[in-house]
Amino acid sequence: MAPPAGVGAAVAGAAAVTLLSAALAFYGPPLDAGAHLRYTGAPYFAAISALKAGADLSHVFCTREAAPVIKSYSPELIVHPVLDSPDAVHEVEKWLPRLHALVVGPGLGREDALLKNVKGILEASKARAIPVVIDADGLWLIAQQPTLIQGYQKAVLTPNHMEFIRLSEAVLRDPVDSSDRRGAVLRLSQALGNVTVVQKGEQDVISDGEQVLECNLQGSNRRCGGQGDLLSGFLGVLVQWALHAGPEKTNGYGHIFISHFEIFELFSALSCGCLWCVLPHKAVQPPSLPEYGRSTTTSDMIAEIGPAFSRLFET
Ligand SMILES: NC(=O)C1=CN([C@@H]2O[C@H](COP(=O)(O)OP(=O)(O)OC[C@H]3O[C@@H](n4cnc5c(N)ncnc54)[C@H](O)[C@@H]3O)[C@@H](O)[C@H]2O)[C@@H](O)CC1
Ligand SMILES: Nc1ncnc2c1ncn2[C@@H]1O[C@H](COP(=O)(O)OP(=O)(O)OP(=O)(O)O)[C@@H](O)[C@H]1O
Ligand SMILES: [Mg+2]
Repeated sequence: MAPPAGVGAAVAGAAAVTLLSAALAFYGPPLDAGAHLRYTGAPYFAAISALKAGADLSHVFCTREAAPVIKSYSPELIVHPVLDSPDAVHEVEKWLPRLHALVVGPGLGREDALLKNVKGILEASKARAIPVVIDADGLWLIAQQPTLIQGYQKAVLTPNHMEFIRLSEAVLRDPVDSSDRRGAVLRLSQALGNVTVVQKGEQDVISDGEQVLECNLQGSNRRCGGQGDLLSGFLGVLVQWALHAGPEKTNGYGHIFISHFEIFELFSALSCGCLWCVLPHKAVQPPSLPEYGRSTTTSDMIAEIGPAFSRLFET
């Protein structure tokens, strides 16, 4: 089934942003020195996934040193070597009017200087009501300063197993009850003021603080480095898409999370699960990639995003 015109147009017009990191010498021994060069794959995966999902442009804001590396992976990405510059916040802020969603965290690292810049960029994005997807080291920042995202319902957090524990314990000041994943995700979302939380794992658990849904469709047979990054880039587009669809197309619901599920119904494509995890899942399901099997990597999945999307939405 084809996307309704308005929704399809929103995807076509969406732009996603990925932030990376840098090492700044004058802040003393950095916590995670060199992460910006070690993890150049992560922002690439997120940014290319946004393009494959339908964004017309995908910008990557990264450190000066990381920029040529990331650009060399793909001429399709627009790469800004500004994140470690003294006026990084201003350098990114001037692009915000052109951007529809921000993906923060893949490959960012945890150095104070970088996190400080990202904090400024997040605040500027919130002031413009830009939707943000926060993943990986962006979640490290939120664990240190949960107020940064408190009550911002245009945010989606996508923690993996460890990131969830870290974030949850920082916010709730209680050990996570691992026997009750649904309850744990619900409580974290509520404590953050109904920010959408997508806890990744063999099954993805999603909550907006009111409802909890679980995506347990058969998908990847394992974790492979980078598939979480794909998810965050993809989500950047979908969040914009859901918000653009608006309450008139989402039965009056305001939350991104609910909006997505209403969009699912519009597409008549799914009976359960979440679009953002279904697509990567579908991408690695037979018969799409039977030849890869256990050797499936994130790069193999990228090639399958388009065909998976078509399969999901064909009439
Ligand atoms: N090719 C690349 O450049 C990649 C870079 N990455 C970046 O690497 C940095 C660190 O990310 P990490 O994900 O290592 O974060 P963390 O340093 O918080 O480590 C998470 C840990 O949790 C473990 N874990 C995850 N799911 C688990 C489960 N279900 N059960 C038990 N253990 C589980 C992982 O193996 C990992 O050791 C981030 O900047 C991230 O974006 C990753 O995104 C992977 C790909
Ligand atoms: N044990 C598993 N078996 C099958 N699929 C999994 C498993 N764990 C995660 N996944 C799939 O991988 C997606 C990303 O989750 P994962 O835990 O790998 O995130 P991540 O650690 O952030 O990834 P990345 O390596 O990109 O940082 C999940 O949404 C889910 O679809
Ligand atoms: Mg990750």
